[in-house]
Amino acid sequence: MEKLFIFDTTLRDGEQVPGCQLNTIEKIEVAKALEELGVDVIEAGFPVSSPGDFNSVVEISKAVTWPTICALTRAVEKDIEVAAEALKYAKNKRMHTGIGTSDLHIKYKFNSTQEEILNRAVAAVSYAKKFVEDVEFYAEDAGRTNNEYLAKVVQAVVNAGATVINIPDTTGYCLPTEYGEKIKYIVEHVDMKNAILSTHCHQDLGMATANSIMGVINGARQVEVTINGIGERAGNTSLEEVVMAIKSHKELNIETNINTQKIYPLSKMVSNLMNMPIQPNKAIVGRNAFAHSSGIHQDGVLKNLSTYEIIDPKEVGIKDNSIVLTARSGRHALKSRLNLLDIKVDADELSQIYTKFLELADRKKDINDEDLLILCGRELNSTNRIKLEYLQISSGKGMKSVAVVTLNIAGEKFTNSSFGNGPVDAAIKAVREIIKRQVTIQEFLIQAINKGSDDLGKVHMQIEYNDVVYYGFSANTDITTASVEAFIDAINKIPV
Ligand SMILES: CC(=O)SCCNC(=O)CCNC(=O)[C@H](O)C(C)(C)COP(=O)(O)OP(=O)(O)OC[C@H]1O[C@@H](n2cnc3c(N)ncnc32)[C@H](O)[C@@H]1OP(=O)(O)O
Ligand SMILES: CC(C)C(=O)C(=O)O
Repeated sequence: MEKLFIFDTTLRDGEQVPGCQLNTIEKIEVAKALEELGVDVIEAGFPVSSPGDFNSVVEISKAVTWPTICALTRAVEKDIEVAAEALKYAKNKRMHTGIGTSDLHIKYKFNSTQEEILNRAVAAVSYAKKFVEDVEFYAEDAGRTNNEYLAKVVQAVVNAGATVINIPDTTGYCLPTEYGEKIKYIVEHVDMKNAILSTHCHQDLGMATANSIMGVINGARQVEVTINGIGERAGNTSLEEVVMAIKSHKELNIETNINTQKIYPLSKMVSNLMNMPIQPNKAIVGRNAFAHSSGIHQDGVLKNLSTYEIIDPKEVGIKDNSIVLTARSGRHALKSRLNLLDIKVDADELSQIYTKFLELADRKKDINDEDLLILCGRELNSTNRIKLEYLQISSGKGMKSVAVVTLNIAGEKFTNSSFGNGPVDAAIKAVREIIKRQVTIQEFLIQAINKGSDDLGKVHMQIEYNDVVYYGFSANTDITTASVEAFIDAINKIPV
């Protein structure tokens, strides 16, 4: 097996996303998690860009032990000097310098010529080599750079001592075949000495993962990726997609150092810290990536997981696949869930329950265990029936939020009040003090269903209790009510 190096740029390209900026402590938290995940290189920032970014590179260098810490620069001496200073404490360090090589960049960004740009590229690599041994060169907009000129630049920077050559499809323009041929062209026309080629693909046309894999198939031995695919504009190649594609296709004879079971927890961490929700259908880490909601699929999965699952969710750190009961579910899935609830039914009873189930599912979309128990006419376990009866909130600018909550638990009423840093926090705290279970909220997503200030707020909540994950959902025009109900919906699923 040949090794594919994983270069993570969540903290540099990922952090360029508006609203995703992290403070130094948060960046250290992500960097340490990336180290545990097993990435080979962490691009920690662009030190010349601000004192905060400089400081983050310094602190990440101190905190991380074995992955190489990389700092980005332009082909500018000052950038290189500042990056060298920021990398002072890194045990393994790399400088990532480069310049735009496409005609568009040469003409409009630099008002320059191919020859002058080639000289600046070589000068930058030579200057960076004075400070660090490991110098990566990026040919920005290589995706739209003429292959002949690109190969000439690559040869020149390899001769100047570059150890890794990054071929970015900066604008996400290339087709997979085109990008693969570009990498092949360089492999065939450049004496790479000991240097390796790297991919850095963007998602503007949704082809970042395909392009990266084509790069690898054609000879690249490093991929630049981010957790959840975050990054400039439509994003970068996502780490989880490339790693799992490589792992799933053993015939490629390529391996990475990634401990894939850490993927999902890290994806959640990045999403939470960066306030960047993961789209539910995101490959590998989306809420629905391993959820089966239609009857034919559910039937297949219940008979044998491999009918509709190419990856065991546990391999990426997801505790189990989930069968979501919806109006698209069939009798097999319904019966399986009833069995789990210890409800045994014969074929006639199943048909009757199924008819009622479909009526409810058309109205309610997501059918939970409590709904099923009601459909089956079963008495619910008394401590498992928590309902929100009353919620009063005082909140606004310049005042502390306070919530008064009344819960009905198996017919008995409990009232409590609490302060919080906002209305949702106050209300959830008030509920927590009543129910007293030590649950952690792992995901909390509020989305408007349509448009307008009168819209319904849809809330998905994921909580963990005793190492098991439970999902809650609610929708309401009052988002605080929806949030509390989603929390309670999840708690109601915890077996008593
Ligand atoms: C494709 C990528 O993702 S590259 C990384 C993008 N990340 C960032 O830009 C974030 C950090 N950037 C910054 O903080 C700032 O833009 C800085 C500190 C780098 C530069 O700030 P300023 O000096 O004010 O320049 P400004 O950003 O306005 O313009 C960029 C300048 O760099 C030049 N430049 C751009 N890329 C390169 C490069 N790779 N090598 C050399 N010069 C470059 C531009 O031509 C322009 O120069 P000019 O002033 O002679 O026209
Ligand atoms: C700086 C380079 C590697 C980059 O981010 C890009 O070209 O997209």
